[in-house]
Amino acid sequence: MTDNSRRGEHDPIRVGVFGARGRVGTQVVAGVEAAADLELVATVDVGDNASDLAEAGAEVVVDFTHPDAVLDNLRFAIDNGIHAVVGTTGFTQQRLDTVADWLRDRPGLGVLIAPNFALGAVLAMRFARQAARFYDSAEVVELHHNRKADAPSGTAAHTARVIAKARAEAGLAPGSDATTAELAGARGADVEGVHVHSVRLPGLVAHEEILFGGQGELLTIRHDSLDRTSFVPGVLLGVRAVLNRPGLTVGLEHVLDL
Ligand SMILES: NC(=O)C1=CN([C@@H]2O[C@H](COP(=O)(O)OP(=O)(O)OC[C@H]3O[C@@H](n4cnc5c(N)ncnc54)[C@H](OP(=O)(O)O)[C@@H]3O)[C@@H](O)[C@H]2O)C=CC1
Ligand SMILES: O=C(O)C1=N[C@H](C(=O)O)C[C@H](O)C1
Repeated sequence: MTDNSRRGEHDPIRVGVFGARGRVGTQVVAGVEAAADLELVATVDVGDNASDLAEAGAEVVVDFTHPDAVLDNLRFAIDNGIHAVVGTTGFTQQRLDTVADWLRDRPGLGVLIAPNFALGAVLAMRFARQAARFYDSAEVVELHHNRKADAPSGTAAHTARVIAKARAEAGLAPGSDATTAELAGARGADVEGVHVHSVRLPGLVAHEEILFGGQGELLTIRHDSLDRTSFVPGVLLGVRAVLNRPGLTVGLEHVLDL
């Protein structure tokens, strides 16, 4: 296990990256290398050995891998006393509970999991929460590159849950919908009563529209990640913050004090 407690106040934070050769991992590696207060000490991708991270003395590991891989990576990090910042999707409530359980035995250790590290996407979700109680209906459309493994996106699923919760707290029933005949999937996925539609096309990066409909008006909140550097500032904020956030934090909004 790594002893992270010996770093001096002005020493750089020692960072490792899981998924370092992936689309986002590549940008995270570049971002860490460019930050004066961070030091990239190890990178791990398929075929590499996770133990490199512990041997290099990583204090924080960033994970952008695959929903099938991320829990094993987190188990490794927690077992080795390494804080984690996770962008990989696929976190159901059950998976989050598992991670929280693992952390209970490791006081002082922090894990930050965020469905989206782009600052605008975090703000869009917050604006959606504010808007939700004022409209009869809401639907989410997410648009991504065609190499994406999961649908709907983690961000869209999270956005839908945020809207559903805000509507329920305001005592609103699900939005009215007269559809009685439909081709399977035509109305999208139902996430806690909020319909989510997924588009996959080459040329897209990561985009989300949150649509609210009310009497004679529409509100559309849209966010576009135009390239994957958009995720890097949020990831680096997370790396700096997680050292002082023991336990499980879900969502970058907590780090931003939104
Ligand atoms: N929260 C956020 O802000 C964002 C989240 N994401 C999410 O991040 C994840 C990765 O996205 P993206 O970078 O586009 O995907 P990529 O497929 O481009 O990158 C993932 C990388 O991780 C590697 N990998 C897979 N399994 C392991 C493992 N066990 N250990 C180490 N490396 C592994 C892959 O190798 P190989 O290709 O050989 O399988 C690949 O190089 C997805 O879940 C995506 O939805 C993406 C963007 C932003
Ligand atoms: O796979 C992606 O690309 C992205 N994944 C995350 C998600 O599923 O929400 C974040 C962002 O949308 C990009």
